[in-house]
Amino acid sequence: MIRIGQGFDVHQLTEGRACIIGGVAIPHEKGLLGHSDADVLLHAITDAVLGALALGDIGKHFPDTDKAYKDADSLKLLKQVWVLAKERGYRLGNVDATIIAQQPKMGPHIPQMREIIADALEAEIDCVNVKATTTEWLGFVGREEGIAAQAVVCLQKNML
Ligand SMILES: Nc1ccn([C@@H]2O[C@H](COP(=O)(O)O)[C@@H](O)[C@H]2O)c(=O)n1
Ligand SMILES: C[C@@]1(CO)OP(=O)(O)OP(=O)(O)OC[C@H]1O
Repeated sequence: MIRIGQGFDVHQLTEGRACIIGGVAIPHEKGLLGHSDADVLLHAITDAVLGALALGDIGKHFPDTDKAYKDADSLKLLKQVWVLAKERGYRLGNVDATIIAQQPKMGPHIPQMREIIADALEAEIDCVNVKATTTEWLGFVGREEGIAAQAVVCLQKNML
């Protein structure tokens, strides 16, 4: 059996915050604003896993009104959601994700992001693809006001 999910997230870029994307702290003059660590890529992947499981979204499981998730490590949130997939008998088929950012350059950090995501989803690294694109200076991404990410996840399980 195969289930597909998709996720999309946006966080504002602001001074005085860390720029954590895909579990990697990226050196940059601005960082991402959020209730949690605002890891826009891991949030999109978390939503894609939840979507494949028909279990709602990240805000339903980890409300931004709950102090427990203030400055939360988004990798821990993804790992908690992955437990829900495993409990239902799923393993990762593959994940494909795109970071939409004018700056900073993601390319040098993508190998480490893939390792972190593959570890969280207990999969081989060749099941995890991360891409990046600018918006050619257009829109809020192009003005460097925010960063977006989208992800598609395929989950698989063997049926008797
Ligand atoms: N934040 C980003 C954006 C893009 N890249 C890499 O640059 C390539 C060209 O981007 P365009 O938006 O001009 O198509 C893209 O394919 C990525 O490899 C990046 O590393 N970081
Ligand atoms: C992760 C949560 C919880 O800390 O907060 P944010 O960092 O604001 O992120 P968002 O993408 O709005 O998702 C849901 C939230 O409930």
